[in-house]
Amino acid sequence: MPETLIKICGLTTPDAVDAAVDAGATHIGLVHFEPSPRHLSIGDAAKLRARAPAEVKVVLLTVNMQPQETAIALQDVQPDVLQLHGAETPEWLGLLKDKTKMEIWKAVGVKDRTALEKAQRFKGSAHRLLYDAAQGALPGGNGLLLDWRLLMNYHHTMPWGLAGGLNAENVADAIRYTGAPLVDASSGLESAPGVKDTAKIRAFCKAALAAKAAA
Ligand SMILES: O=C(O)c1ccccc1NCC(=O)[C@H](O)[C@H](O)COP(=O)(O)O
Repeated sequence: MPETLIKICGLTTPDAVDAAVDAGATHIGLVHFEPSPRHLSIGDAAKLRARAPAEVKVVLLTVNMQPQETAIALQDVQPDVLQLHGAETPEWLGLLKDKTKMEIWKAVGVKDRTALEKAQRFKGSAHRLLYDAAQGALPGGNGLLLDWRLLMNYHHTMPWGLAGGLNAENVADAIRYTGAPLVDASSGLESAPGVKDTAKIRAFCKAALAAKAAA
């Protein structure tokens, strides 16, 4: 049985990175988007990146970032994965995939079956789709659930992950209902916007790992 991939997103401190790594996260997310309470400068993202052990993949999140700025961010942070959360096109993703040779993920807001079908246009240009809630004040990290029923019995033709409002209390159900190979959580693991709670990180990872073991 393949392992459950666990991404803990929006980490901003060394303690939170250490907690995620110790708890069994396979991916940690660093947000570079100024309006977000989880925003990190490129310099701070690079410092946290350096803290992650080689077996944990570092995901840099950006939103509609310009090519030159993207090149600088990738050079300085050296992430394993670039997660794009805006209106980036399949063409742009394809270019990034070819030029950088790194993993490229596209986050898509899913509000109905049409949105799910439309997301498939990234096949070939993204390595993974991350399905997230469609509404909210920010492009991500809003703590809102998407309708899991849309993903039940859906025939996935590319690697994917589930995000949106996940926490330690609901992640087992999320895995059971959708069969998600990767679960991603951010605001549900916080004590205040942008402030990760290490106990919630540990509880989330424990619940996700237990759900997979029971499957
Ligand atoms: O987390 C943010 O603040 C954020 C800002 C801008 C773009 C993306 C952002 N987060 C992306 C993520 O991958 C989150 O983990 C995902 O949206 C789930 O968030 P949540 O519903 O809070 O668990």
